[in-house]
Amino acid sequence: MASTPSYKRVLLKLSGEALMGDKGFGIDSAVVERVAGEVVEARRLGVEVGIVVGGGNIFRGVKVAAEGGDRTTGDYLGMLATVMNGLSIRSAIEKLGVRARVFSAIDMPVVCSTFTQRDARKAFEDGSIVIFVGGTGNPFFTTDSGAALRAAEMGCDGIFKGTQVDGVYSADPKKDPTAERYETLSHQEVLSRGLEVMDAAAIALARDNRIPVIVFSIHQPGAFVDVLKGEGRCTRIAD
Ligand SMILES: Nc1ncnc2c1ncn2[C@@H]1O[C@H](COP(=O)(O)OP(=O)(O)O)[C@@H](O)[C@H]1O
Ligand SMILES: O=c1ccn([C@@H]2O[C@H](COP(=O)(O)OP(=O)(O)O)[C@@H](O)[C@H]2O)c(=O)[nH]1
Repeated sequence: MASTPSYKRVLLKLSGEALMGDKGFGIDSAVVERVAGEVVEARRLGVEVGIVVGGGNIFRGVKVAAEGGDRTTGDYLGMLATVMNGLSIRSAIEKLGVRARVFSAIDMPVVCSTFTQRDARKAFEDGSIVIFVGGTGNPFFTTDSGAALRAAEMGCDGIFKGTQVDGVYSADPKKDPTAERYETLSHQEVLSRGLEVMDAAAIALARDNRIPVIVFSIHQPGAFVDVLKGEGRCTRIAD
């Protein structure tokens, strides 16, 4: 087992819901501070870290649609929610003395930088933690797809999905207590078995760009750095 990370540049996908901690809604600053500390630790180990953050702790477009509202408006609200999360992660990282930049898929220059591949790549090269918000900038997508897209654009060598569960299971472990966890899977197996830990568009994009996806629990303190070192509990999806 390796004790120093072999990854050069990774994309951490942070579930929006994970950021609310036990609060049931919104942002729990204790969770954000802990996660920021782990990202900074990874950076100090020499890994360049980009973050795509979700928005499910504040808003989800599908929920609006299920209640009879307009899906596209709901999705834009969801994308705006990711901006709020990204700004709070930036503050927490900067408090630890590390530079962080926020790039949004939706132009809002007073609040943060507009995403361009060139500027974001430069931010990595300057040693910043790079936070991507606004998902893909399009309704009917998810931040998982945003994570796969940014990972491909930034030349990341891994997507680390920090989620509610500690890996990919044979069925949703929150609904089926008999579900079994996989250590490894191929992208194609995730798709053909209909395993729903990440949406199919995101898995297909990662497969086509040969980017491994590592699924781990963001609730487990220290797990991000452990899985970067190849030591933690996770499922590795790679061909
Ligand atoms: N086969 C599966 N293996 C692991 N988790 C699964 C599976 N199917 C569904 N899930 C669910 O996928 C979710 C992924 O977490 P997260 O990314 O936070 O969800 P979301 O994208 O809905 O916010 C987990 O909460 C888990 O219960
Ligand atoms: O490219 C994107 C990314 C996100 N969203 C919207 O933003 C919400 C929050 O993102 P997501 O559900 O992926 O966040 P997470 O599950 O990680 O908290 C989604 O429900 C969508 O409504 C979107 O429309 N396009």
